[in-house]
Amino acid sequence: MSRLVLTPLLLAGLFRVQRLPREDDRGAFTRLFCAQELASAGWTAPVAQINHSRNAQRGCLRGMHYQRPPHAEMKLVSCLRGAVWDVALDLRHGSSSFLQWHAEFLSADNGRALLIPPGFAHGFQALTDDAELLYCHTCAHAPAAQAGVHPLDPRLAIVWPLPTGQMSEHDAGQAALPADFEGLRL
Ligand SMILES: Cc1cn([C@H]2C[C@H](O)[C@@H](COP(=O)(O)OP(=O)(O)O[C@H]3O[C@H](C)C(=O)[C@H](O)[C@H]3O)O2)c(=O)[nH]c1=O
Repeated sequence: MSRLVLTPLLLAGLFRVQRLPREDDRGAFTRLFCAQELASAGWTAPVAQINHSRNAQRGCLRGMHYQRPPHAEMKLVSCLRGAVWDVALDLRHGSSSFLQWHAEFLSADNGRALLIPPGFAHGFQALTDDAELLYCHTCAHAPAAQAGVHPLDPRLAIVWPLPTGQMSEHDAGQAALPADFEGLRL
């Protein structure tokens, strides 16, 4: 039976999720989400929203986005086409890894996904043209609770593999993290 293999990462609560397809001469059947298997990684809420991101050009940079409490959410980010450099940034108040980030190479070929707990900002850079992501969220989109951090903020020193390509005006115009930012109280 197709299943998901979870690997805890250095930033507490962050997991790599490895999809194990079941292949045969017709093709493959792959599990993308399983509440029972993901419960051990803290996914205990129903899926509130599933989103699809299509990125036409290699180098496109989206993020770093999060929803403020009480709309802070868990996300499962899966790459279904092409490849992306996927980054999760710890913004949790009091976290031993506060302002640290983790990057994961997600691709349709490697079948990896990133499970991101509440209190993290998320962003990615497309490493191929036509890179597509599927997002599962535990909270619905709450525009009034949307917040972000500039993906090129020197204080965060996030490493992006490619020169910066397309960015939304919103993302490009995001302010640097305030010096007195104490983190998200969840
Ligand atoms: C997130 C979201 C957006 N929208 C609307 C709002 C805009 O009119 C349009 C594009 O939104 P945005 O430019 O915020 O899309 P991205 O830049 O891809 O943002 C996403 O990518 C980053 C990396 C993430 O981690 C978030 O899941 C999400 O913020 O879709 C919706 O209707 N529902 C939604 O859930």
